[in-house]
Amino acid sequence: MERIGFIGVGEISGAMVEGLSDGVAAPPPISLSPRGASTGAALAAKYANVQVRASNQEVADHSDLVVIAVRRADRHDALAGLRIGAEQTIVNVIPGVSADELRGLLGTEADIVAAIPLPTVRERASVTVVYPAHPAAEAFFDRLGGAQPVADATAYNVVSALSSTVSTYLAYLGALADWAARNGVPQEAADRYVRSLFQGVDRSLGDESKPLQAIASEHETPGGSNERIRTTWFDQANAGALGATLDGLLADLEKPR
Ligand SMILES: NC(=O)C1=CN([C@@H]2O[C@H](COP(=O)(O)OP(=O)(O)OC[C@H]3O[C@@H](n4cnc5c(N)ncnc54)[C@H](OP(=O)(O)O)[C@@H]3O)[C@@H](O)[C@H]2O)C=CC1
Repeated sequence: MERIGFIGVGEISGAMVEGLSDGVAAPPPISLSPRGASTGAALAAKYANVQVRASNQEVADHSDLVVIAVRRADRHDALAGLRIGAEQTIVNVIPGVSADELRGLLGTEADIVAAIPLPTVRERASVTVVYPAHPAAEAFFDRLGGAQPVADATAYNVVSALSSTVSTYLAYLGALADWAARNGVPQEAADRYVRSLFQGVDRSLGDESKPLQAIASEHETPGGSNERIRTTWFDQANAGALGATLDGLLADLEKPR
């Protein structure tokens, strides 16, 4: 069975290790880097297929597929001098770090595949975008809910920019609950109401026969209060600012470094 290694054991690697291991009859052997020690120790204690190695090189030496999941600023420290053979596969989840840059850093002939896993890989509940298409990387993410290759680097960067909007969405929900609390609804009740409201709405996203804007229209009565908030708050200026922010992020992701 293909052996998996993780360089950088934080939030997203933890989610991938859980998704690969939790309740799985034949999980792959997994090696973890020593950094991210508390997460690594907890995962190794929980799953018999998971082992923390003494160095990043040991992780590479015990893996057919190596996932690189450190923060962008830590890539030089984590990768300098690391030897990864041509027969191995590298999955890079650091946004804005190109295959060319990684190849230069590692001096490797290995295939390098970029991927955008979401935290819900933990429950094997999300599809992971990969670029370019690659059988081993797709087989890896198939174990975590599915893989979706995209056609070119621009499409990959656009999807990467979209995936960066999640905390804003969640902070928006938090701001709604906080507003309710400021207006006399107990914070706990406000939180519970906002969670249940949007969990219900998010389920309507499952109907892929309807365009997103059509689903939005279904949630609003002409002249009603949903329409009032959308047109007075999420007006052209606000929608334009969102587009401009995404354009800026995309330009940064595409900039050669
Ligand atoms: N969180 C997410 O939802 C997603 C994150 N990503 C990307 O994945 C990467 C990791 O994100 P995330 O898991 O959230 O970040 P975390 O900060 O949670 O984890 C990063 C891990 O890297 C470790 N690390 C730092 N330096 C080294 C090194 N020299 N060698 C080995 N490991 C090292 C850190 O260890 P220590 O704790 O010891 O400092 C830490 O455990 C980022 O580039 C992020 O942009 C991509 C998709 C989704």
